[in-house]
Amino acid sequence: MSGDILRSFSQSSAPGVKSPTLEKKALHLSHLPDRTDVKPSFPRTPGSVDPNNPPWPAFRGYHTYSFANATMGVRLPTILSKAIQDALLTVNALSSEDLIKDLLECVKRMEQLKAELEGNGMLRPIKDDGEADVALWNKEVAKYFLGKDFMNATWLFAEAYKYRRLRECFTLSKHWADYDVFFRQKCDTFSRSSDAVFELSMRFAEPFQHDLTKKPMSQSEMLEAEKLVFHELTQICLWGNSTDLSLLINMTEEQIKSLQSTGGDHLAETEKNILGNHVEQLWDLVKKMKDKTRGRVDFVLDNAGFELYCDCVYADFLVQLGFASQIRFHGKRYPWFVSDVTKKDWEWLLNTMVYGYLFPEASEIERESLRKMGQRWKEYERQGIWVYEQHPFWCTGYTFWDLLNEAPDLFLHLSKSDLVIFKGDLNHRKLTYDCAAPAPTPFDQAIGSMASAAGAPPVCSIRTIKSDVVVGLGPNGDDVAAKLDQNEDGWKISGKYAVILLSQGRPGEKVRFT
Ligand SMILES: O=P(O)(O)OC[C@H]1O[C@](O)(CO)[C@@H](O)[C@@H]1O
Repeated sequence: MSGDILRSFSQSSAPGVKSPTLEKKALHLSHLPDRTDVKPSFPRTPGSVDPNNPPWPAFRGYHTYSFANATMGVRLPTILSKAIQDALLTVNALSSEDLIKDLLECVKRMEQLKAELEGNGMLRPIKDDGEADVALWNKEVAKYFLGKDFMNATWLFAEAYKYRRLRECFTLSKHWADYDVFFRQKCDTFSRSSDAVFELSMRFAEPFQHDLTKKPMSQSEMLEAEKLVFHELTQICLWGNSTDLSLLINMTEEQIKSLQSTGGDHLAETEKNILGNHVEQLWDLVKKMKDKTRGRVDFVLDNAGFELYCDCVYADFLVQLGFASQIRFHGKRYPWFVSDVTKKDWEWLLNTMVYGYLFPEASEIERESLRKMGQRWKEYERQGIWVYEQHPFWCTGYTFWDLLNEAPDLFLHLSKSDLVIFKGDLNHRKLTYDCAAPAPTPFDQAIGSMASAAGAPPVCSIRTIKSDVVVGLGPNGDDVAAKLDQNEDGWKISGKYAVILLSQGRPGEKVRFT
């Protein structure tokens, strides 16, 4: 458009209306803002949100000094080096030439992936390794991340993509498709958690019952007692999330023990670190479930080993006290973010509790308590009270804002739940689109369609804070975050702080697909 035309536009006015000022202010092209000054306003409108453009500014690896930068540049290559060491350890114990050569090819592919990460290579499509999720991954790469590299793609996508590429290193092999390079580490951390494991099993192996030696309780006293245990177990389930292998790789046994401490005093002490705490609303919801039908609770799991064990103690309580008649546990189809639960981890935990000899130092009473609890959990499984599932969507680069559209069957399935508990940091990142939303942003705004879509179930995020995104801190959230920024370096990645956030969703409404 020429300057003259612009001028004639700016000078036109409604017939009969004289505007003296307009004549003086002729509009020139040079008056238009520079393209680089046109900043998107946040949150983006729903129509302009996509995996490369979250509602608020994305975290990306090239942001120097950020956790995303440290993860992409240092942590992920270190994780890969450890994975390579693990595979080589396996090679050392093999005798068949065919198996050895095949596994060494996997190692070569891992080395190649590590070099790509360190050299900030481009994200390429996933190779056709016969897995059902190839199309979904490649659609996302093609639509949103074409020409992007590990550092300028969104951190969440690039990090998830790395785990799919790691998967590819093995699925392209003849014999090693199901090999889990993290399995040894996962088992090892559980076996080093003996204090906390037995503290819980000694307390909770016996079925819950009110103390019969004391005078009979009224209905409301009983409920009050249940509420106290509920609060305590919700916290145990929460702090179980602070032990995360991807971050704790170099921790000593003592440090792990102190993180896992589950004693009452410790819990009271740590409650003040829950920066957004909807546990009262959660209790109200769970209580209603008991009054109504004894509902269904879903756990979208995070870490194997000790955290999974804590989740199961919590789930056991919900079943025993009649809050839930069914618990569905959702795990990952393949090794994911180092310590996430796979089917093998799930089976390993239950079986090692019943049959294993992991804790040589434990007393017979302690071992028996663990066995007893494990047997009860396996019985739940046999009776279909506990169900383990692994939908492919959980191992994709999509956030849960896209769950409705990219995995409509899963959304429909979850919509039938009375409460979906998302455990851990990564699930929280995926719920909130992993972006720089302001700390006071209400949780149900931050999770988009997982709260606002018709049929969205009640969703609870139980998470220790281990990465940048922090929402749901209430109206003073900015002040809380600013104070912590000032006084406590690294408070967003230490796992010392936490949130328990609940969205009521729109349960009971008919799910609609666009
Ligand atoms: O096991 P969690 O709680 O999902 O934590 C996973 C960790 O890994 C990260 O994804 C970073 O690699 C962070 O989100 C978090 O610190």
